[in-house]
Parts: sequence; structure tokens; C-alpha cells
Amino acid sequence: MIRTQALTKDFVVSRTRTVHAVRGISLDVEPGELVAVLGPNGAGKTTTLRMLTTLIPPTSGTAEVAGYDVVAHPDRVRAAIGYVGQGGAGGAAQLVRDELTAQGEIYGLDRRTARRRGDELVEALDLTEQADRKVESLSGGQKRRLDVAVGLVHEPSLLFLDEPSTGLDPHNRANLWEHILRMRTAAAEPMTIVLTTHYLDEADTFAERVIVVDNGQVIADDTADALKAELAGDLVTLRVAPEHAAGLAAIAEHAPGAHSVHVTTDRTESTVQIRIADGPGATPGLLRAADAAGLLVHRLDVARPTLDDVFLGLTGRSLRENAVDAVDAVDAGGSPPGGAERTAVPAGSSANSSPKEVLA
Ligand SMILES: Nc1ncnc2c1ncn2[C@@H]1O[C@H](COP(=O)(O)OP(=O)(O)OP(=O)(O)O)[C@@H](O)[C@H]1O
Repeated sequence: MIRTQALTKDFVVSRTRTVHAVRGISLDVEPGELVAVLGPNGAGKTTTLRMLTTLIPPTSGTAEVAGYDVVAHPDRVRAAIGYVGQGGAGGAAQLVRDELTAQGEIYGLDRRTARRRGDELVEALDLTEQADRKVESLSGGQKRRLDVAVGLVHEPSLLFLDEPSTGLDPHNRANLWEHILRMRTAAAEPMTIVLTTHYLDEADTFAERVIVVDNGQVIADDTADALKAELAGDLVTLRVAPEHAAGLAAIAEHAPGAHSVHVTTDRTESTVQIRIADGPGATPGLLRAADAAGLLVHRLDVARPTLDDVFLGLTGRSLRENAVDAVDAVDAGGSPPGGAERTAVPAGSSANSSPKEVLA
């Protein structure tokens, strides 16, 4: 469904500075996959999506989407995909139903088909009560559901969602996801969905595959469970008296599957944190060894890893920290001709730029 080879994107920001937003991404996404692209601010997620949706041309490399090369056949790619950008659909003064019909017509549907499809989506995305209201009167959650409806109006088999739930409250996020998943399974052919998100739990819960991007490159690509098991491991936290911490850390370092051991001490207590492949399986042995050495453990906690732990393990940084900024990704010279790329939004797309949001 998607195949990229060494895809890159440089933005020339001045005569001497180029931002290497995407640095050689090679990907294969199969039909029917639900893939989350996860990474810190500025990692290159949106730029990658924009190349795949033909909004901006790659600087080098190739991308085939829905069977068509994004540079040679952008119109065919656009006809085959839906794209929900960060900025949302336009047409603020339009009625919701009319906006959907208009978008359908832009994608080449005749008026009757566009109207029928709009009505189906209004119902599927729980917008029936809002259908005859102006777009500008919708709440954030309703507006985002309309954005998704616009992305689906021409029944694409491949849907790109750029941060679909950013800015929504937890209730609206859950609601939006329920609708997306229902639409996906209701489609005749399982829909392929590629989304970017800042919400780690969202990627963890809903995506069948997580592609972690940092600094314009893919640094991990697997199921959330596999990434967590292979790259993070469980976190076992043991609290002991400060004089017992060194002995416990020595035991922990030799525990099977231990990746790292970290000790912190405050006035009255030490905390020994062990990153280990199988936390629940390792704890009885750890406690027995501590007991045999005369070390008294006050408290033990085992936490399953999160995708943030995966990112931390890969980069030494937390996804929740503010990420590498554009400035870190620039160099002098080497600029491709033609100056800075500015996004050209194709007709019928709801894509636009919006201020970047920090990680939730
Ligand atoms: N039109 C542009 N001109 C110059 N630099 C750009 C342009 N668009 C993006 N960039 C830079 O390219 C890098 C990647 O940006 P991109 O928006 O793809 O990141 P992202 O991973 O989507 O981030 P976020 O999570 O904040 O949306 C950033 O350093 C960004 O500042």
C-alpha cells in the first residue's frame, strides 16, 4: 500500500541553512495495516505524511502510495487516499452536510453520490444532530469528527491522519477512536490507516504497528508489545535502607535479563531501579538473593514499560521532554536549488499548517 525508498526532505531556510527534516526513510505498509508514527516534536512525522500525500515533493528517494509514484502520479495518489491534516477542514460558514457534499464533489463524486456519502458519514461519525449547523458552530470534538468524515468522503482505501485527536479531551478522544475503528472494520476492504500521534497510549492501544521516528529517521518499527519487550523491559523498583543499596544493586546486575540498574538515595531510603526483560518472573529470585545476603527490601513495585520507555531506551531522551528542534537539524550549505519548500494544499484536501503542539 505504501512503499518508500530512502525518502528525504530538506527545507532550505536561508542561503546557508538547510533543515534535514526527513533523512532517508524506507518503509513498507501492507494493505489493512493500522500504523502509528510516533516521535517527538520536529521528528519529521508531518513532513513524511505530506510527502506521502503529495502535498510536498521529496528532495530525494521514492515513494509509492496506493500503487502510484507520488511524484509521477500525484493526482492518482490523491484520488486513492484520504488525508486529515492538523488544521482541519475549511468551509467554516458552510453547513456540515453541505461541506461534506462539496468535498465529495471536489473528489469527483456526482452530487447525488456525494450527498448520499455525506449522509452516511454524518450518521457513522455521530454528527446527525449537527448536520444542518454551520461548521464554525461545532465543538472541537465534533469538528475533528467532521475532519475525519471529509477524509473519508470518497471512500479511500488508505487514510492518513495527522494527530487526529490532539486538542481533544479524553472523552472526545475515546469517542473519535471508536468511530475511526468502527469505520475501518465496516469498510468492504479493511482500510489502511497511517496516523501520527503525540499520545503514547493511543499508539499503544490502537496501532497494530508503531514506527518510531527521531531526527528524520526511523529508529524502531514493530508492534508496541514487541518494542516494549525488546527495547525497554519491565521496571522493577526496590526500596531499601541506604546501607543496603550497593549490595542489592550488585545482585540486580547479575539477575537474568537485567538491562540496567540505577540507584538513587535520599536521606532515609534508597531506590534501586532495574530495567529487566521479565519483571514479575525475576522478582522472586531477586528477593530470595536479597534475603540470603541479609538485605531488607521495604517495598517492591513492578511496572510494565511504556512506549516512552522504548524511546528513552533508544535515544536517552523521553518523548515527553521537548524534542530536538529544527535548529538541531540544520547545517550550512548543501542546499538543493529552488529555495524553501512551502506547502501547496491540493484541492479537496483539508491539510494546512497549524502551530505545533507539545507532547501531551
Ligand atoms: N516548511 C518548512 N520550512 C522549514 N522547516 C520546516 C518546514 N516544515 C517543517 N520544517 C522543519 O522540519 C522538521 C520536521 O518537522 P515536522 O513538522 O515534520 O515534524 P513533526 O515530527 O511532525 O513534529 P510535530 O510533532 O511537532 O508535529 C522540524 O525541524 C521543522 O521545524
